[in-house]
Amino acid sequence: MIPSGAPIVTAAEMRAAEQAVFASGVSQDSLMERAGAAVARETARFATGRPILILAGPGNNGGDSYVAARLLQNAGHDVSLVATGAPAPGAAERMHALWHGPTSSLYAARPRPVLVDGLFGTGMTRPLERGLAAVFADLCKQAEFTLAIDLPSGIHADTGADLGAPRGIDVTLALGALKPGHLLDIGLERCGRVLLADIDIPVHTRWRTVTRPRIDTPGAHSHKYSRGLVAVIEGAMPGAARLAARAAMAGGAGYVVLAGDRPWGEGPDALVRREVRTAEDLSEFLGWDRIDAIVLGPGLGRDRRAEAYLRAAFAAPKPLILDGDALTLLGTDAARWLETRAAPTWITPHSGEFDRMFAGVGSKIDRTLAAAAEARATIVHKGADTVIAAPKGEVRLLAHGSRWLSTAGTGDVLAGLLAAQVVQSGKGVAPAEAAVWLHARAAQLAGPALIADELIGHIPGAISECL
Ligand SMILES: NC(=O)C1=CN([C@@H]2O[C@H](COP(=O)(O)OP(=O)(O)OC[C@H]3O[C@@H](n4cnc5c(N)ncnc54)[C@H](O)[C@@H]3O)[C@@H](O)[C@H]2O)[C@@H](O)CC1
Ligand SMILES: Nc1ncnc2c1ncn2[C@@H]1O[C@H](COP(=O)(O)OP(=O)(O)O)[C@@H](O)[C@H]1O
Ligand SMILES: [K+]
Repeated sequence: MIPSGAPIVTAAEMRAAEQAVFASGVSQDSLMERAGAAVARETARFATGRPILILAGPGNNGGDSYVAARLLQNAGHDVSLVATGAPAPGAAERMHALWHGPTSSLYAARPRPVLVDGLFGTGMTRPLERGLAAVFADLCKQAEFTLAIDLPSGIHADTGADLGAPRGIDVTLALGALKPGHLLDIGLERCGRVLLADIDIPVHTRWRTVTRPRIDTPGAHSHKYSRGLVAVIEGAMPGAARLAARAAMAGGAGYVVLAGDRPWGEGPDALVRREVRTAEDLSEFLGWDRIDAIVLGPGLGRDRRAEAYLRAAFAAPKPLILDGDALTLLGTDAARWLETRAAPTWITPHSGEFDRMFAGVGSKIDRTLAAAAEARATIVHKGADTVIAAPKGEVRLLAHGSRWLSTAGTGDVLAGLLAAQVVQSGKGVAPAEAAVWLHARAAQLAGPALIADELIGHIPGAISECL
């Protein structure tokens, strides 16, 4: 289970943090002993006496393997080791010299019930050689339990990109801190369970996993307006706006208004309707000073009226949450438009919408951060590997999403939930982090085969865990 609020560092930041530890007087060997001891401890816990095969690569990830192999053997485990090349000069070479157990080459390796992957960690920069990847994948397949040291070999530490990583890793033991590769892209599905080993390397970063928010029970003097008024704008597909409006209510907003021109169907009766037929109507409505946040985009459509609604919402000096069609309408002009807003803006694109708005290179974190800075907006870049980024460099990564969220309308729910957090907890990353946490937790509570309507019903349950 990935700890919430855990720091996330790039490979370069991790190396810098290690250098600072060395500069403080800790030797490279003793840091490697710490890392190897953590690997040995976790491996022993899961091996429960079964024979262990350890793969050691040429770098420091291999160095950790040699330490773990020695400690496990000393503790009475049946350990054999595969070395894929001569260890690099330095600590890895010295740890290799201390290993006196059975060693074979990769191509002569026999599968064993427990496999430890110490081929490559944060030094992984290019795809695994094909022959090596095939043997590694086969050893994983035949093992009953596989643990990866720091990262699965074949996952890029900074991007989570697939460089030939096998399927079937059960546990990845992140050393010192999480890396983006544990949470992004293919890395998210290939790491198995991620455990974090504290090996006493201080890291300083503004990147963390999403944390459970603390939510206050309304005070004695609270009233519907003090708890925040959310205005949701309806468009061509009214169901989407209704989902957002209902999610804003369930998310704790004091008052939710659905503005549009559709006939009113079934409840909820607590949802207030406001008739809006034209952009002029909308501008007049958005001038109401009780409004604390506006949601525009779910089911908006992309016709001329939708464009006019977008302009009206942009002109309103209120916190604005833009989703769905509003983002598609912004298109490649998104940054230019967004950076003109004086009031805070949050946008919640999925990857398709994001790619239509922003160019950019690098990992999902790099691209989302660059877009946030350019657009001067907080971005919730959705997906299994949801990334939240703010203009000043704050980043949050979701570590407990539910795959069952991949169904229509759950993004509309997130937009409404975000508006409810905006009116209650203010600026920047905090409301986005709270909304993403609650959304993911509600999905877990809703369980398999959830539909967006039912997800809303579990938001209060998720909130009750935050009081
Ligand atoms: N410096 C230390 O004492 C510590 C290091 N640690 C371990 O050290 C790891 C990082 O070690 P390194 O920087 O030596 O890097 P790795 O051991 O991850 O990789 C070794 C070298 O392999 C080469 N390489 C990359 N991709 C390759 C490929 N596809 N095929 C063949 N060779 C390839 C690279 O030149 C790289 O430097 C961490 O992941 C962690 O396991 C941690 O235990 C903390 C302590
Ligand atoms: N495979 C997945 N695993 C976890 N969460 C997912 C996955 N696919 C989508 N989600 C989440 O589900 C929601 C879908 O939003 P979106 O794509 O906007 O759908 P819609 O527009 O139909 O509401 C987002 O919160 C997203 O992060
Ligand atoms: K590894």
